[in-house]
Amino acid sequence: MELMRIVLSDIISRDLTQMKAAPNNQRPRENIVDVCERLSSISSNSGISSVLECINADALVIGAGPAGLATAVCLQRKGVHNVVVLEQSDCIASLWRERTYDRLCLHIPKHLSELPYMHFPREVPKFPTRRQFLDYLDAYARENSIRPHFNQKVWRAWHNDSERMWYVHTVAAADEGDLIQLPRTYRAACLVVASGENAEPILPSEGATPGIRSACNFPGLHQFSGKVLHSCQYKNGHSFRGKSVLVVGCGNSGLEVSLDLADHGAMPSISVRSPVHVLPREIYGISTFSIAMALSKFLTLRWTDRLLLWLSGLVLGDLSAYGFRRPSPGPLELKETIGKTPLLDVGALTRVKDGSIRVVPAVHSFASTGCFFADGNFEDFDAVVLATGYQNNVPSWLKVESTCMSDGCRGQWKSTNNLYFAGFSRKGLLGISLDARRIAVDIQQQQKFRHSTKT
Ligand SMILES: Cc1cc2nc3c(=O)[nH]c(=O)nc-3n(C[C@H](O)[C@H](O)[C@H](O)COP(=O)(O)OP(=O)(O)OC[C@H]3O[C@@H](n4cnc5c(N)ncnc54)[C@H](O)[C@@H]3O)c2cc1C
Ligand SMILES: NC(=O)C1=CN([C@@H]2O[C@H](COP(=O)(O)OP(=O)(O)OC[C@H]3O[C@@H](n4cnc5c(N)ncnc54)[C@H](OP(=O)(O)O)[C@@H]3O)[C@@H](O)[C@H]2O)C=CC1
Ligand SMILES: O=C(O)C(=O)Cc1c[nH]c2ccccc12
Repeated sequence: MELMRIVLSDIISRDLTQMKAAPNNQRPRENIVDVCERLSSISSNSGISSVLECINADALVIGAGPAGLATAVCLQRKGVHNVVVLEQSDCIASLWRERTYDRLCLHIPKHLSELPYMHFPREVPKFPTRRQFLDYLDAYARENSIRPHFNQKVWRAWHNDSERMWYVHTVAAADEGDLIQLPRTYRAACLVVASGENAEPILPSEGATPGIRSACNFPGLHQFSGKVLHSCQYKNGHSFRGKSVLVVGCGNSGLEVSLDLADHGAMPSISVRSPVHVLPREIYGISTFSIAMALSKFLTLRWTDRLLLWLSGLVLGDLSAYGFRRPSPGPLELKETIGKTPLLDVGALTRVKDGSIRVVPAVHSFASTGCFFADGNFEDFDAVVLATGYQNNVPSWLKVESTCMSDGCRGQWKSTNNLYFAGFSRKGLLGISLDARRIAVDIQQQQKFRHSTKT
């Protein structure tokens, strides 16, 4: 084994030397994954789980967003201490810190958005801002001494049935200056997937990639001469003042980005492809989400939806005249079945009604100066914001037979071989807290059982 280790570390160091020699902007990052692939194929053929140092833990948590942090804290409270949180970026909550726009606020009230064992500060408003939520998450990690292993992108996780252990390979997601971190291998009896329902932006592809829900084709987008960005790259409307901007996608991102553009003096048009439920964020001063949760405690989903839509109609009126057709399934039913969140309006509808946000049909294709719509009309635009949503990245690295991840997970929190999912219940932050608590209880029981069978 020692010889193997020397040989393979020589392969790595040669590859890494070549990579180091390459100018930074041409440093082939994918080399490191190729090296890992070679390592893992050699190691698995030779029966050696890893020729690099293998870091052992009782539980591995993939992702240091709210779900990963909440799960790590709950495990700690249940006496499971050797927990390693792996995070691809260099910070906690990278989705909220790096891939959301300035004006974003939680649209679920704070008492239903809190993580286990920690309240928001009293002075924080009902709907915390993005900054306040990040401050809360930073305090949550700090006060619970959760220290993730940063810059560790999980590229492969699999279960060794004979050892009844999970193995996880990571690569450094970014270099630290000139220092290229070696790939790592981690091993634990329990694996918690907390990499997020919204891990990757859905981007248009020239050809549909099988198994990946893309925004389907946008023929001609590469010809469009204006700026194109995804909503995860949008910060605010400063640079779009006076510009005609097409926002593709009528989800909560698309609607609020359009509002932000209008507030910054741009001329936004939002492309609505499918029927969509638009609800007010509050109904007579009570959060719509709170009303939904309260009603669903004693009504069926269908009746809860019917009441929600009736109350929303009282507040918003009929929106079909503005291009918003309602789908036949209700809002909560759609969220539960296909993960489609209803729109919780935070002011955009007023701008639609006064004409400063235009509603346009689905996109057909692009030309150099603008876009053809499904109704055959063409319009010029200065820029395009793709508010086309997100998808989870679990199928790309979790090597299991489970079908649950094929369509973004069906909301289960526990699978086989001590595999758990935190944050895939389609209930947002409220669901995350529920997942974290029950995962911690289950892992604690697993650990007690393993210790009892050893003695
Ligand atoms: C714009 C926007 C607004 C939202 N607003 C709300 C809201 O108001 N209320 C609500 O309840 N929900 C909201 N959500 C849903 C959102 O998913 C949750 O708020 C929350 O971020 C989920 O936490 P999470 O930890 O499950 O996932 P994330 O916050 O996405 O965190 C996952 C973490 O895993 C890391 N990761 C991913 N893949 C890997 C890998 N292979 N290796 C290592 N690390 C990895 C990521 O870098 C990230 O840090 C919003 C989502 C978006 C996009
Ligand atoms: N707290 C807050 O205020 C906010 C919360 N969020 C949350 O973040 C998550 C992600 O939201 P969001 O980013 O809006 O993503 P969503 O998945 O909710 O919406 C994506 C939208 O893009 C549309 N779309 C995709 N491809 C095309 C296309 N080719 N042409 C036209 N439309 C297209 C979809 O339409 P179709 O239905 O036809 O597929 C859908 O309406 C959600 O859970 C949301 O609730 C987001 C923003 C703000
Ligand atoms: O905004 C999100 O992404 C959420 O997941 C919050 C959420 C979960 N379930 C809902 C039902 C109605 C409105 C918002 C949500």
